[in-house]
Amino acid sequence: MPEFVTFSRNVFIPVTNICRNRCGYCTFRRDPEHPEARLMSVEEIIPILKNGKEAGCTEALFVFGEYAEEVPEYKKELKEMGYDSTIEYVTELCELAIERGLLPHTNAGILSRHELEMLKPLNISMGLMLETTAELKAHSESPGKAPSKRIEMIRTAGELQIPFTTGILVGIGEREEDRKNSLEAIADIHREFGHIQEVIIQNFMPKPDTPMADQAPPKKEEMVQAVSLAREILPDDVTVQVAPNLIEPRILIENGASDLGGISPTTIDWINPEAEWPGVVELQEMTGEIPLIERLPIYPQYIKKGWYSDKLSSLITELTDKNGFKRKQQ
Ligand SMILES: O=c1nc2n(C[C@H](O)[C@H](O)[C@H](O)CO)c3cc(O)ccc3cc-2c(=O)[nH]1
Ligand SMILES: C[C@H]1O[C@@H](n2cnc3c(N)ncnc32)[C@H](O)[C@@H]1O
Ligand code: MET
Ligand code: SF4
Repeated sequence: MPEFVTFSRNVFIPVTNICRNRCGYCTFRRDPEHPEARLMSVEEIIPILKNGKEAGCTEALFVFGEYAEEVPEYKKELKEMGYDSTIEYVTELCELAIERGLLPHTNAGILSRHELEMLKPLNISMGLMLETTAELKAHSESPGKAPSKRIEMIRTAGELQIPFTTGILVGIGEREEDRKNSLEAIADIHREFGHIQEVIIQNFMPKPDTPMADQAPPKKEEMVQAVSLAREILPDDVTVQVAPNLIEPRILIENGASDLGGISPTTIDWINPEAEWPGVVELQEMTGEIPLIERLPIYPQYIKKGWYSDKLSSLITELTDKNGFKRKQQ
């Protein structure tokens, strides 16, 4: 049993749902001609940041479809907003978040070394799910889900000393052996670079009107097994995260999970919009006698190592307590 369980408070900003990939399980993505295809403007994003800060959030989670720039309609819209590239826009959004007292965590899918270098000074941590090392039908129309590409980017983030969140998606057609391989790949990368702060063991949630709508979600026992396997394979300084809006976490905590990820008091989970966030009181009920501690989107050991830029240091000082967790508000 862990000594304590952690979570963070974030605002989820789905910057664009235009995406070059077509994952079989995803409802976040929209075709460019779809009426709900969008690229959020600065004017839309600012009030979300403000509300989040007022509600006590510490993290701005920026999520994107992958390389939307490969879609001409999107490129045109971006240009009309005054930006030459997505990455230029993301840096601007990160600045806006920092100015309003929130620490940026960007998950934009695959990014190049140059793009990661641009984002490092403005992000307290970044994320990319490995998903799986197996070649699966779910990813047959998603060039960006090629395991080699994902591994390469996670390694590059390590070379750049970016505190990193990755993970596996469970129940998308992979075998137990594949989960083992995926977790071993993550463990190897961490042993080389030391930057993986957490690994999400995310259960696939079937969504209507997707190619995988009729595929059953993973059974509870499979999730228990995947979490145990993760705890066994990953080095001790890598935390195992599960999503409390997607699965009842207690038994997973008993088997090696000790983080419940970002929950949001003001925004929905745009990837799993049907799954409402539990509140902090509910989280404490889920964890029972185990103390629940609010963390920041950077784990204490990376604060100690100073793996963040000068741009973020005053915010870190403002938000952390002496142990590197979230400072209690007066
Ligand atoms: O609300 C969500 N947050 C998701 N998050 C947010 C995450 O829980 C927190 O941002 C991190 O724990 C950092 O505090 C992700 C972050 C990543 O880097 C990679 C994948 C995810 C996946 C989700 C998700 O499905 N839903
Ligand atoms: C941000 C992360 O969200 C996850 N993701 C995308 N679609 C689903 C789904 N239907 N169920 C669970 N997780 C999903 C993927 O792992 C992606 O990388
Ligand atoms: N599109 C990115 C990926 O799948 C970011 C999260 S999914 C909405 O990696
Ligand atoms: S999961 Fe991410 S990469 Fe896959 S289709 Fe959805 S938005 Fe695109």
